[in-house]
Amino acid sequence: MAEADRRTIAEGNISGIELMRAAGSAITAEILARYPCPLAHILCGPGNNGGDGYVVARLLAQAGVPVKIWASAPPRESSDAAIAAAEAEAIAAPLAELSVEPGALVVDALYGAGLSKPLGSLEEAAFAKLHDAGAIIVAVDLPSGVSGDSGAVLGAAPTATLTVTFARKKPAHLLLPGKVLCGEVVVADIGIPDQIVEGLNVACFENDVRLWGAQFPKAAVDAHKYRRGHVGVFSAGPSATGAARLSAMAAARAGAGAVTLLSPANALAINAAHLTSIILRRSDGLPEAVEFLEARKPDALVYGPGLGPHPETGRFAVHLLNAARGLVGHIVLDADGLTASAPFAAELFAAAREKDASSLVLTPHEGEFGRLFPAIAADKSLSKLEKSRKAAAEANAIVLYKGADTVVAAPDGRASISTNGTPLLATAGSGDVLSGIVAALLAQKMPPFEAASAAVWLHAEAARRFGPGLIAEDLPMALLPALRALDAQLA
Ligand SMILES: NC(=O)C1=CN([C@@H]2O[C@H](COP(=O)(O)OP(=O)(O)OC[C@H]3O[C@@H](n4cnc5c(N)ncnc54)[C@H](O)[C@@H]3O)[C@@H](O)[C@H]2O)[C@@H](O)CC1
Ligand SMILES: [K+]
Repeated sequence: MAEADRRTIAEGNISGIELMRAAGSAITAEILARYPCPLAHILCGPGNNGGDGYVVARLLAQAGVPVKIWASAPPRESSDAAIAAAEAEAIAAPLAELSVEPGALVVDALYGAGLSKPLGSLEEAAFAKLHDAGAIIVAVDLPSGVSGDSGAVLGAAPTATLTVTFARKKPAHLLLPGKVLCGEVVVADIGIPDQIVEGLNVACFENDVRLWGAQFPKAAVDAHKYRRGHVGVFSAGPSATGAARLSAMAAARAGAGAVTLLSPANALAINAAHLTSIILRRSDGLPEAVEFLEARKPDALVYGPGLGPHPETGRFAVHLLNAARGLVGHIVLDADGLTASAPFAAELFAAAREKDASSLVLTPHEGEFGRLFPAIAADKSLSKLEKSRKAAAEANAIVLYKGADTVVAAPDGRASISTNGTPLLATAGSGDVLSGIVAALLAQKMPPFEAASAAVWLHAEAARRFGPGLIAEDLPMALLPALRALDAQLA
């Protein structure tokens, strides 16, 4: 965003101090609209974030709210922040002497996008006082101490009730732990033109309909079941067939025209007892699987749910990727398919780079990610966003890294971060449903990055609409209201 600010100023649209005044004005409006303010404490740092704080101090005072300013350091000489501090016409007290009454309203304008090193004991002690006082904290741009790019806490950071940021959300507003520390996030328009933000070629997006809606499949009037996409899902043996059926049902509900469950002979009867519209086909090993691929040319496969973390599962994944070359557009590798592939990761990733290879979508949760990408997972300097991107580049695959802040990353560096996740999805089998939705959207010709992002969004949306008591069996059906609402929105 600093670059967006610089370009906005350079193009003569608006000066730095005007941007700062607009930022301060937006924050003040949010505060006055939400909170009764008998008194406000403004914590100001030495940079532009502090400058925004001085503007807020001036505007709140003009609105009749008494203010106290606590500064960690004076503004840099002749900076915009120095102008804003002068305009505030108030004497700042040292942050070390901070004292606030219980339930006080506090504006945190210590550090924002310019945070360059971990916060120290001065800020940590101040945040502890705010915590003890039960203060309502309004953060300017970011809670101070949260790194804008990663959402990580550098040294210390307060827990804000509200964060007001400018022009666009940053990764820190979406990734844990930053996402939680921000509280509610409001994005204020301070006059940075959209063309300038878009011209920055930003590759990280909030995962919402604007990102992938244009590519979301619409059923054609002349739709034929196989033209709506054919998904194949591999089932485990008789003791673990449920996971694949969840995936298959989800693929069907997410719009695949046909879904085939590939079942070992000894599990055919049990699968048959639970299936009606899903096609059942015997597949006891690679030759039978290849026969299916050659005969039916499915558009997408799901491999992994319920299969067991044995080495044979991993070896089969590599063979499948090689055998599917030129026959199958996409393979979603999930669950045990990921864990079991870990010893064969190099072969798997090499196969994904072969000419005509199926596009690969990997859907790990944290444990599976660590097994498949141990070096990347162990690098503590990397955020979840950076880890996902590195993994996508290494595997030449879409990496859908699950969690409360699910990231979808593409080998070309694009990434989306989920903001509609819900703890309701922390239920056994919910991941199997997600892999089925991804496969269905891929089979309907949605490009892989958009398909994976849309699947993450739909999965969460379905769970939210369903509400408490949700189990994985409910999810395929719970997709319907979410799909209906999406359809109306995209119409
Ligand atoms: N024109 C602009 O550039 C605009 C910027 N805005 C605000 O400007 C902020 C970014 O401003 P800056 O780039 O000045 O950055 P900050 O104000 O976040 O911090 C920079 C200052 O803090 C010091 N600093 C950084 N980390 C520190 C640490 N851990 N301990 C002690 N000192 C530390 C730096 O040396 C520098 O003096 C945004 O977050 C936003 O609030 C808004 O006013 C909108 C317009
Ligand atoms: K801040």
